[in-house]
Amino acid sequence: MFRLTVRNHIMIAHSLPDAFFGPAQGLHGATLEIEATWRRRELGPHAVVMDIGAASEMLDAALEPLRYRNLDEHPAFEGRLSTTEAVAEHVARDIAGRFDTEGFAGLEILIRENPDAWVSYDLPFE
Ligand SMILES: Nc1nc2c(c(=O)[nH]1)N=C([C@H](O)[C@H](O)COP(=O)(O)OP(=O)(O)OP(=O)(O)O)CN2
Repeated sequence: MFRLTVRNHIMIAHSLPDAFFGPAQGLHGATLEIEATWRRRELGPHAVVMDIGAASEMLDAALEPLRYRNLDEHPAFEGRLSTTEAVAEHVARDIAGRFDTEGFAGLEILIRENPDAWVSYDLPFE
């Protein structure tokens, strides 16, 4: 399996209004470091998984609507908790809508909350 990963980051604000989250029920900020990984079993016609510039642009385009936003007010998270897991799924599905998934095995979004904690969401295409 071949993999290509690009990285970017965003600053967001949000609250997680459920007693499960303790102090994070209140409005707080976070800097999320986000890695997007495209997977292919076989390389494409140019012997790459994907052009690195194209991958970076797709990740940036998916993150731009979230950057510096209060996710409590973002339509993508209306009626649901904007956990890091939910953000990862949202970013994966956004990126998946930006390219032809033919020939790709999957796309993984990994988000680091801090150096010691991260989550990921894997979107298979086959
Ligand atoms: N699985 C997840 N757990 C938590 C998330 C999340 O998105 N996914 N988010 C948060 C908070 O938003 C925040 O990032 C951290 O909150 P905090 O309570 O300060 O931190 P911890 O849970 O690490 O520590 P405690 O020991 O519970 O204070 C929280 N969890």
